[in-house]
Amino acid sequence: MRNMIASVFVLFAAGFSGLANAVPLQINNGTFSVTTHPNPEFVAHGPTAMYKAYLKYGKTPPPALLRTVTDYRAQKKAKRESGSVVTTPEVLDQAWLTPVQIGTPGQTLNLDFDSGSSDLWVFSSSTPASQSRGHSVFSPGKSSTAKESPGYTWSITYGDGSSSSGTVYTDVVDVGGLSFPSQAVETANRVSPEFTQETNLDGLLGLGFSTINAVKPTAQNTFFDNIKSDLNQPLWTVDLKHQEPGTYNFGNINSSLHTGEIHYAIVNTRRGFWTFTATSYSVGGAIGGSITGIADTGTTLALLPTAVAKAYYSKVPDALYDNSQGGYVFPCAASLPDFTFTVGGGEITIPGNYINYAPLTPGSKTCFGGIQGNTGIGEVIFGDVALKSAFVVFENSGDTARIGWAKK
Ligand SMILES: CSc1ccc(CNCCO)cc1
Repeated sequence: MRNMIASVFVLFAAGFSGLANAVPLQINNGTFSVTTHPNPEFVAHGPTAMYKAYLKYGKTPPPALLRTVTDYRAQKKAKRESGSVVTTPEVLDQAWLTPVQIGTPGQTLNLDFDSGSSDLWVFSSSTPASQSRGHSVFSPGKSSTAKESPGYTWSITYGDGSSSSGTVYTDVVDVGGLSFPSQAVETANRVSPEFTQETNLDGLLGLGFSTINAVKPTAQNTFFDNIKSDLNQPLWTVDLKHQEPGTYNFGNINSSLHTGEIHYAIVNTRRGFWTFTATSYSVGGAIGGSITGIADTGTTLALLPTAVAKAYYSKVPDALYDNSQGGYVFPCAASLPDFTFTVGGGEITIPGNYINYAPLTPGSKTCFGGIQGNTGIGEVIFGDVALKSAFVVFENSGDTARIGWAKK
């Protein structure tokens, strides 16, 4: 036995000195030596050492006060790993707005979370009153943690022609309890009339890829890119609902929000969007080919290839393309077929009634379609009409990005 060479794993229990070593060692003739090193991660903390001694030897449990100071340390170390926030639709599901706290003390603004762009910009104390009337604004002067980014500017024009521009601060941004201390907050010095008229919308929170952030001279990270490394999983999910509130989650998949399996497709991030391919679509049983487009929470309708829109409305009696309205219209009494697309091997169905988007004007008997052709848009866009038909996962692990779609 004595001459036996055995390798023994010797564990020095983590103790006062915080040393924790597990080292294989050789025993020759019953003697051995082992070197040990201080744990570089260890942060000395007397109360914690006392707390551990009570746990190890104490005849009585640790005093409550000692426990709180130790628990506090444990909490401080544990990162906030997921967050959830309710998002509320505007009239006709034109957009969904989500409360976000900015600055210290927190100033709450309702932002349009937009996976089709990558800037967090807000109405601000620098936006002329004629343009910000009716809006909540961010006032950096009232935030003790706001820091101006001198010389940084931004200017954006969106696909619908709306626009805004201004300067840049960094400040604390909190979404559903997830907080990033130095988020680029782009304050508007001007906004176009389309934004002024959306009086419940106080700005946008971009969830596209940071590569297309508009800040000059240096592009800034989106909120998601900033918090991603703190999250349980590098993803966010959206559950928009037809004419009722939904949720955005960051860092976890809440399985109660979907019924079917999540089917994933690879995302091509080259143009800064969540670009994916639906391998086929069907309308009233007729099967069509693949559709490549972007998943865009900031666009209301589904703007599909013109051939697909044409194929869809060929199944709607009395539907026609009305140049004066810029899209397909039909009698509001029409019962519209579902639109089904296959992504990642799973089928998602946009119910026909979601595609009966709205009367041309209140009370009109002619309605405008929730599916339209993308002529002149430049992108194929799976907007809110498509997204609210599913539970959608936007995952970016760093080297690959994926989008997952599930029934709900
Ligand atoms: C005027 S309300 C408005 C809301 C969002 C946007 C950006 N969405 C398009 C790109 O996703 C533009 C205008």
